[in-house]
Amino acid sequence: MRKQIVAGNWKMNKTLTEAQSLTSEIANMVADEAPDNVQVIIAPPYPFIYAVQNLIPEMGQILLSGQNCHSEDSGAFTGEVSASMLKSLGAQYVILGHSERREQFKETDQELAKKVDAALKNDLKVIFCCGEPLEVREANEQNKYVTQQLTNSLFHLSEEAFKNIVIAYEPIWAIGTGKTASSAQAQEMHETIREHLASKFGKLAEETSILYGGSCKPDNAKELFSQKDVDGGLIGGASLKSRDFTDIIKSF
Ligand SMILES: O=C(CO)COP(=O)(O)O
Repeated sequence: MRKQIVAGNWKMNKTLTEAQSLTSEIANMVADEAPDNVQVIIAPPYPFIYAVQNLIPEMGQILLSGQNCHSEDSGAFTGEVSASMLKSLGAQYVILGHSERREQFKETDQELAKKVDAALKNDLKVIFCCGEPLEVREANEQNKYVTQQLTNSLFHLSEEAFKNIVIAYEPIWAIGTGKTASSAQAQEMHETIREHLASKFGKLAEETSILYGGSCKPDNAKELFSQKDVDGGLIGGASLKSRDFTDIIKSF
């Protein structure tokens, strides 16, 4: 049985006190309302990870994630944060390869492969993002584009290492735009991703959680999550509101 996951990517939002309030609200709502079998993950900005850690219950239904990390453990990289630092703050996951990192910070597939290695070496699980821009979708080249991203950054891993990878498919044209991929478009791509992963990692692909991201909201989550190969969501805007985020968690 694949793990069902709803992860909230807070991006560069909130002050410390706002982050603490949001975490407490989510913790209370999840305790009261969320189905036990859904793994909830929140990814606050780096400076808040440690401060919100003691606001989530120890049972582990809510886990913490970084939004990025550097590929080196330490050194002269002003402004950067390493996987070992995230681990020491209490994070269990890190998001890598988000399209905002790829586009704005020019992260390449090759660099992401190194970041994946750094995260796994430090016992972090990885939420690895992939997804095509609008012009690629319009040219109907999305399957080739996304599978190539996966090959380039993940196919060097051993099967043992790959067990720690969660995939997030985030079509760039759907992120923060209010445009969602239709459930059929999401299912088609998730199936393509799973088949591609199976070509390298065999049966493990059946165990890999593949999340959908891109304008996932309370009113479309149920339809998206009901698709055979959609195992949850990576949520941006709606993860900043405890009510919306919890309603998405309840959509399985
Ligand atoms: O980028 C996303 C999550 O990582 C999706 O963002 P939105 O849910 O705001 O579209």
